[in-house]
Amino acid sequence: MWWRVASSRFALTSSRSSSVHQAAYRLNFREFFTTEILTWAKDGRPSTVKTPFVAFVLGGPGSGKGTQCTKIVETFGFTHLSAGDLLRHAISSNYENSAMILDTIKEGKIVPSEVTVKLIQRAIESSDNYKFLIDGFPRSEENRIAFEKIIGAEPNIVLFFDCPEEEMVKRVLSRNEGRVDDNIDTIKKRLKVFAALNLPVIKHYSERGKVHKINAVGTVDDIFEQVRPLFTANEKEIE
Ligand SMILES: Nc1ncnc2c1ncn2[C@@H]1O[C@H](COP(=O)(O)OP(=O)(O)O)[C@@H](O)[C@H]1O
Ligand SMILES: Nc1ccn([C@H]2C[C@H](O)[C@@H](COP(=O)(O)OP(=O)(O)O)O2)c(=O)n1
Ligand SMILES: [Mg+2]
Repeated sequence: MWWRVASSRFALTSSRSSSVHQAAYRLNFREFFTTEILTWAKDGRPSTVKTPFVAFVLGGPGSGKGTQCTKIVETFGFTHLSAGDLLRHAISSNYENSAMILDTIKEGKIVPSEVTVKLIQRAIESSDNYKFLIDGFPRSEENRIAFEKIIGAEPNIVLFFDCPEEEMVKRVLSRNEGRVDDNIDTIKKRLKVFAALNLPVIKHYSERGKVHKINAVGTVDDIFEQVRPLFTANEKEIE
């Protein structure tokens, strides 16, 4: 796996009574993702538990990523980090680069990776959870490489919601969330960008045996019945 055993420095500075989460907070971000966390059981013996669990959630625009993430959160207690939501929040809160982010989203293009990874990094750092759904990311090889470089981690699993283009277009055009990119011109561009930039990422993780392809056509509940076993199968690793 991608984490290392905790350093003795950390072991010595940890309080026996601290919870795993508190212990994790004393590590810096990269250490949190590259370190197996050492804590103490009630009998005073050291034990290693609760390493972060990361699922990347991929699929074309309108394939149902966000909808299924909501169900995974309700059922399995993950923290949902949508890259698109983080970028939209950055725009509405006038975060640095907000004009550039807005233009890029309107154009259906991909925001530079350092901006998006920074937002994801902050969201993870401010969460007290250790299991994360990262939705709509990585959307390009550049995104993927930046995440691995900055965060120092690989996903445990990758979900790929496979949906025909006509269905994705239909869903996006009736999404009704007031998004600047939910129009026919932008969706056409986004579908091209998805094929050119995101499919290679899916191929990359596929070759590493991490991708779970889900047929994204059907009712929300039917689709979730394909998703559920992926998390129950990993329950030991997650918990
Ligand atoms: N299985 C489904 N069948 C029909 N519509 C769906 C389904 N899943 C999601 N939707 C709807 O399609 C739109 C896009 O879904 P969303 O979860 O936002 O997709 P994504 O995050 O992949 O763009 C939303 O309006 C959502 O309510
Ligand atoms: N990794 C990412 C994710 C989203 N973006 C930008 C570009 C995308 O077209 C928009 C919207 O992404 P979002 O994941 O919310 O879109 P969908 O839910 O797939 O419709 O945000 C990005 O630049 N980089
Ligand atoms: Mg979404």
